[in-house]
Amino acid sequence: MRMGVHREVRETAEAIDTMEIRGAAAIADAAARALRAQARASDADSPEAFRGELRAAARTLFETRPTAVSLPNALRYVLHGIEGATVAALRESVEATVAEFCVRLDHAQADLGEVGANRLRDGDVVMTHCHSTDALACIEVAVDQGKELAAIVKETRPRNQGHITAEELSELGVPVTLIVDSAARHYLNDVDHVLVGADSIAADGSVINKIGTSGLAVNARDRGTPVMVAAQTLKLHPATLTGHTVDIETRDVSEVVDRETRTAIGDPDVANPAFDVTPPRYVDAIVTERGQYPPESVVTLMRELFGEGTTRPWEGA
Ligand SMILES: O=P(O)(O)OC[C@H]1O[C@H](OP(=O)(O)O)[C@H](O)[C@@H]1O
Repeated sequence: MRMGVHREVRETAEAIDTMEIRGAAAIADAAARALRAQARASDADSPEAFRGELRAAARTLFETRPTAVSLPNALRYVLHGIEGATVAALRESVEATVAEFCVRLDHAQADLGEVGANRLRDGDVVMTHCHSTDALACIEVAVDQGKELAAIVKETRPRNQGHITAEELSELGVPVTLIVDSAARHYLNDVDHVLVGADSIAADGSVINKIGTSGLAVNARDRGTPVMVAAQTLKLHPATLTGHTVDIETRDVSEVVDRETRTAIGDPDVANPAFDVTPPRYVDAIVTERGQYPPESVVTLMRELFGEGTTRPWEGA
């Protein structure tokens, strides 16, 4: 009997779905490791059966959250990177490919941090939205370079990932002022950079990131505050090269208001989109491990990395 999708894959998918594992880079890392767990546990008796198991595992992981393209990009990297004529050779190839992927992920973030840190000067105040390890890497390198920074951190309703950012910046020794999301414009005059991450970058340079990013970027432009997006190339969305749009995840309304409160206030409709799209004209720079790009020229990098587009991760694998 075929083994099917391994328990660790299902648990990882569940953890991504419930956002116990969250953040585009962390999701990619967890998905690659889950494919490795599938490969390690496989009792497939033929290379085709082995590949079939990996494809099924990839689908299970893919179906969790739709917006962060790092997830399909990670799955594609592993599924299309493996080779071997026997199950044993394929299994070894998965080990090597996942190890290589995880190292590349770490290096990309570190290299991106160096680029982003060059944009930050001693004494700068940075405003953040949500929690992005790519964005924090820029601040960490700047702090290591001896620059003194301060941060205004938006709490980022409904899930308050700004609290994680506040904690991690405090650990870096960066003084933090935590604000409610609606106070952002009030503080923009005191801010030298808006610094955010990304879940996906589209071919036209649009940035798909946590809901509230686009309003923040528009306000920043109005105040003349530069907006910097820290996004390693794993966040480039290849399907947008061929006209596809990025799905915006809608999450459960219970994240916004609990049942009891909702009933008490007359049971209104509640909406909870998790991401929004910031048009390229509101973004000053996209900082990647390959250097910084004006959003309009990110498409050249995308073509270089992906050609004219890609299929879904398991197709042709
Ligand atoms: O890859 P890193 O930079 O860590 O995170 C990138 C983005 O992922 C997060 O989404 P969520 O919290 O998973 O919904 C935020 O939108 C953040 O900007």
